[in-house]
Order: sequence, then C-alpha cells, then structure tokens
Amino acid sequence: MAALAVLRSSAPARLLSGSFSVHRGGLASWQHYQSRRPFSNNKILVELNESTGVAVMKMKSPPVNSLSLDFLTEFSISLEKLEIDRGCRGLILTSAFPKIFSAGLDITEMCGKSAEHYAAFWKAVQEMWLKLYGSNMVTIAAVNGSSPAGGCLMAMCCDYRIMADNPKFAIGLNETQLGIVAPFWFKDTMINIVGNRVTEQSLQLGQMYSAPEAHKIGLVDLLVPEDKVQSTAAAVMTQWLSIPDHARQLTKSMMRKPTIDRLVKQQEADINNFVSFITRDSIQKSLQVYLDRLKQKK
Ligand SMILES: CCCCCCCCCC/C=C\CC(=O)SCCNC(=O)CCNC(=O)[C@H](O)C(C)(C)COP(=O)(O)OP(=O)(O)OC[C@H]1O[C@@H](n2cnc3c(N)ncnc32)[C@H](O)[C@@H]1OP(=O)(O)O
Repeated sequence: MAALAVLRSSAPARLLSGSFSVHRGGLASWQHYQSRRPFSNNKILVELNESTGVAVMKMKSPPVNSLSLDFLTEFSISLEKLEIDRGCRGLILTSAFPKIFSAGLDITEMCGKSAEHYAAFWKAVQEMWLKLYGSNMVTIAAVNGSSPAGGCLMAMCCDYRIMADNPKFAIGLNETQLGIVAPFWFKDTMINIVGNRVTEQSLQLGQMYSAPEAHKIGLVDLLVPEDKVQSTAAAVMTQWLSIPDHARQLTKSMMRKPTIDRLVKQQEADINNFVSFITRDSIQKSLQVYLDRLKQKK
C-alpha cells in the first residue's frame, strides 16, 4: 500500500497519459485504455469516466475469465495505470460475461509446466493480489456470476462486494476440492472479511456458497437482481467517493497493511513453497483429474 501511495503522489497524470496512450475525450465520453503489450489480446477492458473519476474494469477472457499468466500480467498493468492516474478515484471490477465473474486461477498454468513457469505464474498471482488489495482507489466488485477460488480472492480484495441475487451463482475458496491448499494470504484476506471460524470451516471443506449463502455469512455485502448489479455498484461508489480520499485511504492502509506486509516479507519464500508444492506428483495428479472432470462434465 505504501508503495502504491508513493507511486500515486510522484507520477503526474500528464506523464501517465504520454507513456501509456491514455486517450481523453469529452466530459460525457468513456475513455479506453489501450495496452501496447505485444502479447496482449485485451483480456481486460477498462473504461474510465473522467467526469466521475470511476473506472469500470471488465474481465473479458473467454470462456470463463480464468486467471492465466497473460491475464494476470495485463490485469496488473491495467490496475497500475489507473492507480497512478490522478483522475481515477474508484474502480468497479466486473465480468464482461453473464454468469461467470472469474473461474479462478487457470488450472492449465499449474499442470505439466516447468518450475520456472510455475514461479513466474505465482509471482503474477502475488502481484495481482498486492496491487488490488493494496489499491488506494475505492474498489467495488460487481460479481455478476460464479467466482470460485482465485476469482473469489479478486472479489475479496475489493472494498465492497455486490453480487447478483441468483442461487445458481457460487463464490468461495474451493481449493481443497482440487487437492490444493489456499495459501496464507488467501486465508488472511478471507479472515479479514468473515472472521476466523467461518474461514477455517470454508477452507477445510473447500466450500462454495450460493449468492444468498455468501450474503448471509458476510462474504458479499449486497445482493441485487442481476440486471441491477452495475447500476448499484455505481451508486455505492458515489457514496464511498463522498468520503475525503486521504482519510479513507489512510484508514484502508491501517486495516490492510499488516496483512500485505506479511506476504511482502516472504514473497520469495512463498514462491518457492508454491513451486515445491505444485511440482509434487500427487498434486499434479489431483489437478489433472480435476481438469479432466471439468472437461468431461458436458
Ligand atoms: C502448504 C501450502 C502451500 C501453498 C501452495 C499453494 C497451492 C496453490 C493454491 C492455488 C490457489 C488458487 C487456486 C485456483 O484458483 S484453482 C481454480 C479453481 N477453479 C475452479 O475450481 C473452477 C472450475 N470451473 C468451474 O467450476 C466452471 O467452469 C465454472 C467457472 C462454474 C463455469 O461453468 P460453465 O459450465 O459455464 O463452463 P465449463 O464448461 O465448466 O468451462 C468452460 C471451459 O473452461 C474450462 N475451465 C473452467 N475453469 C477453468 C479453470 N479454472 N482453469 C482452466 N480452465 C478452466 C473448462 O475446462 C472448459 O474447457 P473446455 O471448453 O471443455 O475445453
């Protein structure tokens, strides 16, 4: 968080516009952030409304917004651009697809690859979490579909979660169902929202909650009809933005810094843990079985 605060205060918006090709239009128009990365397929669509200072980030990586290395890299770059843009105070994170917010980490990135690949992938997951959980902006997740594991983590990083009121949509940290273990910073993020007891049970059972259940345990803050998710997110954003930025940001930092610092202090060790865990034969087998089941379910 401190690092992001420094970035924000030291990088003038003029520099950002020049470096990253941010095109600004009239007051009422939406701005499109174009990524220049050659490997980018534009898996993330960002629209910044200059008059409100609110950006809507839509995840658009078919079929299910799984978090691949490319996706995570593009996500972190997009987020950093917004973070250093003084014209942007709030971020609404949502999905371009009805029914799926995000399927979580891309399981194919964790199967049959090299140790170097796993290390790079895990670093990208860490960076996504550090940037989103540590953001100075007001962040609201407009959860318009199911959101298991890494998808749930993304939503949990936000300041407020609004979910479509559909019992078919599920959210939760289901890692144990895949035979893997949510790392301590996933666990800490969840504890900070729903407390220790609910987190312990959820993580051990790999529990997925329907939208109404998630609301009941406080994992999501508000349920609204599917067609009202975006408009409600915008209305809630207006409320949050009525608080002076400096006071809200310092309060957010005070609440989240200890959790963030815990990972920052052991980022390398956490990558090594991940690599040695994911390269075990038994874990590779579990993931492959899970993936095969997913593909066969049709
Ligand atoms: C000691 C401590 C050490 C710590 C070590 C750390 C260990 C690792 C920790 C990892 C942390 C987080 C893990 C994750 O995030 S794992 C991902 C978990 N996600 C899931 O379980 C979701 C699985 N997907 C679904 O449930 C469904 O797909 C859906 C999202 C509900 C959507 O359903 P649908 O019916 O609309 O679509 P479906 O036909 O199922 O899927 C379409 C195609 O997409 C493929 N797919 C789905 N999810 C993923 C995914 N997460 N990764 C890769 N691919 C995915 C699916 O296989 C279909 O493919 P195809 O069309 O058949 O080819």
